[in-house]
Amino acid sequence: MSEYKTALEEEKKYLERVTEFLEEQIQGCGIDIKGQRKNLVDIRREMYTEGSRYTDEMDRMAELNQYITMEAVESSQYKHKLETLKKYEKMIDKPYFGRFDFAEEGEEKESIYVGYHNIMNDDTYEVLAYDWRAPIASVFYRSELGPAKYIAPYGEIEGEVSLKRQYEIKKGELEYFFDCSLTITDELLQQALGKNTSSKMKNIVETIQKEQDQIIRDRENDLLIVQGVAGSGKTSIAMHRVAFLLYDRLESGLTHNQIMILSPNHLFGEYISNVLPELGEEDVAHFTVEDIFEKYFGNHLRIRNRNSQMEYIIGSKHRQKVRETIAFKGSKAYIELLDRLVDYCETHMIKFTDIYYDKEIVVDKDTLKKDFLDNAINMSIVKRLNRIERIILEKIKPLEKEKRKEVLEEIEASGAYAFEEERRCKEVLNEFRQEVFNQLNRFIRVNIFFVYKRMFTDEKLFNQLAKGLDMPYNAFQMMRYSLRALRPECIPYEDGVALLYLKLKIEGTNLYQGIRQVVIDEAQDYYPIHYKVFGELFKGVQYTVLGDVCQTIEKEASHTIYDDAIELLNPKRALKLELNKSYRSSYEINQLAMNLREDQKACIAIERHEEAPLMQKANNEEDLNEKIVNQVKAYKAAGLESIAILCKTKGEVHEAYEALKDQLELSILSSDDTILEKGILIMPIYMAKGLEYDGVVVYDANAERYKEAFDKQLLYIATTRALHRLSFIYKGQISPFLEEAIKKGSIDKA
Ligand SMILES: Nc1ncnc2c1ncn2[C@@H]1O[C@H](COP(=O)(O)OP(=O)(O)OP(=O)(O)O)[C@@H](O)[C@H]1O
Repeated sequence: MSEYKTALEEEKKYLERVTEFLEEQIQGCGIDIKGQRKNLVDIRREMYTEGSRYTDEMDRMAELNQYITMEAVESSQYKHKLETLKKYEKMIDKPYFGRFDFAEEGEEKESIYVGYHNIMNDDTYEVLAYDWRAPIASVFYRSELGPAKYIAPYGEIEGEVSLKRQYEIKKGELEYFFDCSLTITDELLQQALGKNTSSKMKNIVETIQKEQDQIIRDRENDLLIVQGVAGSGKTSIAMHRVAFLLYDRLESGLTHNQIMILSPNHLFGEYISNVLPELGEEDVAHFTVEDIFEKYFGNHLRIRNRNSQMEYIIGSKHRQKVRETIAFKGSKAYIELLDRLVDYCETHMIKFTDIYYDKEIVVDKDTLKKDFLDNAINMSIVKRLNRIERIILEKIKPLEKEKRKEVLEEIEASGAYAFEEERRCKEVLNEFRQEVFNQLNRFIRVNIFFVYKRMFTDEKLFNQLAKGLDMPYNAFQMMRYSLRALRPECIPYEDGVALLYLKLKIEGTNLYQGIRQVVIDEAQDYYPIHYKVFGELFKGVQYTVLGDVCQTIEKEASHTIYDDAIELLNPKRALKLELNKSYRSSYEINQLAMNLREDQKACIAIERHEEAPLMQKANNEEDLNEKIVNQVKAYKAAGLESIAILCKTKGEVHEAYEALKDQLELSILSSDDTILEKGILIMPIYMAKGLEYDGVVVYDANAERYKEAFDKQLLYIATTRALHRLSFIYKGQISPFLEEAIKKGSIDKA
């Protein structure tokens, strides 16, 4: 028998053993669950009957308390068993996917199998497979044959790897395995990457690459920044990192509701929502900046979402001006301006008045102001005002008491009926109290919108606040120009972020105080002011920030945003890593994409060859639509399942949809609430950011439409959405950026 066959037999036997064990466990779990469910029902029934036996409330409470504790313990065990059962049932098809043989220094060699979850015999403590997140499993992802080490909870373990093996197991059957000397071999990776994509992001546990694993398992840094080219796995890494952090919950105490993912939009949030459940973890909350705004402002102010900002930039005739204004309102100078506005609001905008209780002075305005400004413990403005309100209400209590006597005497003297005295007295006292509230309300409530708007309308104040700050020479004109759009019912996105910052500074917050881990994806889309807002919202948290500076639409590609994040979030330890290998697209698509990138960073493309991107000239509008239909049909015939037709603007999407809808089964994606589905989609490029499709057709990529520097960024984003096929169909001249990119040379291969 060949060496491979002998090993295959052994592996099959091992798989049989593990499968048998899992089957036993599943059976056992099923029996336990039945028993636990019965126990729970019994406890609840007894709780009801026993509870109703007692007439004394205290006795009943004591009895019920016992049952409540029992019920909580039993429910948590029941839930745990159900989860275990679910995990085992999932694993029976594929209990593990990899193995390495590891000899710890001075110890015997051991075969370590790596799978989605731990499989351990609780009686013998034998681990049949390790969870991919276990410390020892890091060797599988990071080490080649030879000396290796990993960090265990009790310190660093050194040893030697003598074998690395990967398995193809389907429905519990071992189809084949292969040994590799390096980290995860190309063979499995190529297989994974060659498949069609799905409407929801999938996990990459079996093929995590060494440099990705380093990010996933990082524990050292409070701020971990990852700059990675499109398709380098940033979002995948972010999700696997969350799963990794949750794995260690006994040690770290971290739970899924202490993690927050900041997504660029809801569509993206939905796209990634399957990964954690697939990895056996509860999904964690996804928020957009717009969601946070709504949490703080409710229905009082409404923010326009980022997609409308994108649309505004792309569609505006004064695009440069709009971009400059947005950049200014997100800048560090603007933050400083807002900080100064807060100071100004504190010292000048709160108009204290003397407070009277029925003509008798309770406290004069100077004393109020002095108390307010005496802020030894750094309380927010609103908290201090609330404190003043409480103090005043305390102060009027003795006055109210006196007044009550006086009023009662007057009512008695007026000869009112005895039963009416109390009611009338209350009415009179309420009037006096209301009068105090009226006086307080003149200065105690801060209208954030009004405070913010002052900067747009009061040039003198603006200049005073702006003194010495590094800002555009025409900053106030920018403010003036954008004043028209500043309406409470639809506030431009950039002003919304500024208002949020102002609110947090003026009111303070502890809404997110339970959060301990924050993941920020598509980090390039944020401005310094966003990071400042995050700093106000989350205290003492760890951040994972992932982005690609070349995928910004509204600003120039620049790495400074990462330095700003470090400066503004001010972590104890920060690390910035770069990922230059792209996994999503075929080599040919990647080549074009890299030639479109603004930064000339060396990028490595996975060598997965497919057809080169197609540039197709159309003679007129009709021909353009016909060529697009043919192209999409050809993609379908070639087996591609998800196809996107990408346009520049929403308006273009609607036009193209109308022209194509009778010939193709098209779904239009033009708002953030749309549900993701497979099939043929048509949408603006900016909405496809972060997502991926088997085939992409860029609608009318001509020189007229894609001619400015930022159009090049749009083309880069469009190009990098495609896994297998890409085509640009255009009327007239092709975009000069595409022409130039085709002419450029090839790129490095992985
Ligand atoms: N190690 C890997 N094994 C298998 N597939 C991978 C791996 N890393 C990334 N991929 C695949 O590459 C594609 C891109 O991944 P992902 O969306 O995480 O990249 P990204 O860097 O966030 O991209 P973008 O910047 O465009 O949003 C996905 O289909 C993902 O499954």
